[in-house]
Amino acid sequence: MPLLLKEKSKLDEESAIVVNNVSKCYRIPMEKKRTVYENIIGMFSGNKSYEEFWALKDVSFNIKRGETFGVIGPNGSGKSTLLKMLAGVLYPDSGSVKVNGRIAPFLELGVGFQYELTAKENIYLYGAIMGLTKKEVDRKYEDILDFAELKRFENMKLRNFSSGMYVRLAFSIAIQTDPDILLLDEVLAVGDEHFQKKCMEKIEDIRKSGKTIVFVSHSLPSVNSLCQKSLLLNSGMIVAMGETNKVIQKYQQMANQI
Ligand SMILES: Nc1ncnc2c1ncn2[C@@H]1O[C@H](COP(=O)(O)OP(=O)(O)OP(=O)(O)O)[C@@H](O)[C@H]1O
Repeated sequence: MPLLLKEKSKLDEESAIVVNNVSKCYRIPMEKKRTVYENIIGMFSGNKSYEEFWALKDVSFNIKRGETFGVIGPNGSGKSTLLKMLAGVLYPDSGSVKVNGRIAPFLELGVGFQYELTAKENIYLYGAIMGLTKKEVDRKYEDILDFAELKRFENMKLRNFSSGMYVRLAFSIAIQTDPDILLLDEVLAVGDEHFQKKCMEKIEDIRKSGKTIVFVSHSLPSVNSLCQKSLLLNSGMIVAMGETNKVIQKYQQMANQI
């Protein structure tokens, strides 16, 4: 879960995020080998070919300050790629992403944390990356551990955390750093029911406080209850965008056609 500090860009005051004609291409290694011999030789030859895969194609949208914006779509449609681009973890091959304000991404599991460091060390590390002073992290430290319910484990290395503990810590850090924009990718996917409920309540509080939230989820009821506007991705392209209930309807129609 990398936490990045973004410079204020020259956007109109109303906009939190402006994405213009963004495309992202991944290079996928292609090796057509039929025999064990060819496979073994291939390991050493370095003679690889690549296929281009466009994870996002010409995506444009605008998120206003204070909006809670949903991103939905089937597996592999490009949602996480888009969020990583908003976070500055990935760069588009073409187009532009502009972000107005301090952004705290809560990205997919495994992104950003240092497994060989303890929970405590990771909290201080990310506080620093978010531009907080040590004193500020000191002040927030107990709240982070309290919300995550991980006080007992503060000195444990992250490599010994369960995926649920990891998510709780990541989410707790993201919200306690008081960002202008919160990026949430599948925050509800791993935590247990108790923590999911707590997360939803917290997200609702943050929404009410006027912060901008980008919420990626497969939970359509959660997207519906939180987000005024949403966008539906399919094969890296925007299929629908606008009022969340209409976008969800479109998604359901699309799923029924498959
Ligand atoms: N580093 C990478 N290299 C190659 N292909 C990638 C890479 N990261 C993602 N992809 C591909 O890009 C496509 C979009 O992936 P992405 O993770 O953005 O989808 P998603 O909508 O978030 O999916 P899910 O709902 O399963 O989380 C997928 O086909 C994925 O395999």
